[in-house]
Amino acid sequence: MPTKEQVLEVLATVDDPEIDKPITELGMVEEVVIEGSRVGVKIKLTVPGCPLKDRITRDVTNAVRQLPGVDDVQVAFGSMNDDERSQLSANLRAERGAANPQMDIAFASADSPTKVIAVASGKGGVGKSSVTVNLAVALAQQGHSVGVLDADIWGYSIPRMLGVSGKPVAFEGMVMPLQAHGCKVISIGFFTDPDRSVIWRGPMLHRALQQFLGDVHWGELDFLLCDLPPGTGDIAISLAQMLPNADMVVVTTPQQAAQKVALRAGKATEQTGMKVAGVIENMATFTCPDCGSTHDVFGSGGGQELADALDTDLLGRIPIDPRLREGGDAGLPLVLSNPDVPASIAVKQVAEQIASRKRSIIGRSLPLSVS
Ligand SMILES: Nc1ncnc2c1ncn2[C@@H]1O[C@H](COP(=O)(O)OP(=O)(O)OP(=O)(O)O)[C@@H](O)[C@H]1O
Repeated sequence: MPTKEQVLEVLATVDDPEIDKPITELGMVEEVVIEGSRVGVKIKLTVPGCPLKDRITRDVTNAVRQLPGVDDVQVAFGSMNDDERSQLSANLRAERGAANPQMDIAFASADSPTKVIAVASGKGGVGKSSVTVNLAVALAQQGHSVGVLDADIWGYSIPRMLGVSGKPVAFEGMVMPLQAHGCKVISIGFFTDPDRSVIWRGPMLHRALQQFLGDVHWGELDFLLCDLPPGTGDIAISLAQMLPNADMVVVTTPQQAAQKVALRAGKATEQTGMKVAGVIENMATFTCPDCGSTHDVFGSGGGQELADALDTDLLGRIPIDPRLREGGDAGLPLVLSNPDVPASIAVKQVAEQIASRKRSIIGRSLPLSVS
């Protein structure tokens, strides 16, 4: 017969799927009852009717079943009371080091381990959102913890492209992001009626972004990818103000006209203080699947020209691939559905470059001297 300590020990290996921390640490294990080979566990959910009940039941059952002498595991649920929820929320905020819980953005602190990457473009339709989701999933596949913030408030498309929908759970002013293909995701699309347009202007956009950055429990992220709206509008300025350490990656098509507009988006960083970390050329050469001939449908060379003009690197050239669009429409990014095609390989190489740059600054001593 297992002991209560043994049961608690295995329960410590079960994470709450939304908060990403052991249920024992979060105070979610209310009761453990052992009767011979039968073990009953009562879990206190953060909010009643939590949509992830089934997942928690499965994870708790699998963990406790591993113990020798256990034949049957019963999982029951209750929910935290207001005091317990407030305490949990205060603990989570304190952990993030938020001095002013309502306004503080942990990513903004100089010692934040998270690299924030704003994905920008000059004009719409160049594939900025497609690049964001594929890059996010590629980084997650490479073992990084990744968040995706859909900052394209008016024209959000990240939920569809990642195949995720639903209402995020909120408690005590904290919002739990949804999960898709190994990434945590927040989009205005989770909070609005899909058939109604969002017509917010500057201050509302600023506030929405502030909440997405400050009130969402992102946990410990290696990367937060922010899909910006096209152009150089209010959101890009707000993001730069809130996250002065963020880097910008500019997506362009190879054609001159797109590259010129993208240059303006990239140059705007000179005024906002963000750094341009590189350029990604999307919709580069198309290779005919039947005859193998190649076509520069949108011209060529724009990505390199833009990188030169912004004095940064061309991180990659992603070819046109109709399966990338199909994957976006189906909620299954190309790097997952067709990981070995040239467009996926190009995205994965960009992800590796971005990750290796992050590694290169970790542990590097700062150029400070004592005088
Ligand atoms: N490399 C590619 N090959 C084929 N289709 C692509 C590629 N990149 C993007 N697309 C398709 O082009 C269309 C526009 O892409 P996407 O929505 O990602 O652009 P965007 O720049 O984010 O647009 P907006 O700023 O207007 O939201 C989509 O239908 C997408 O599936």
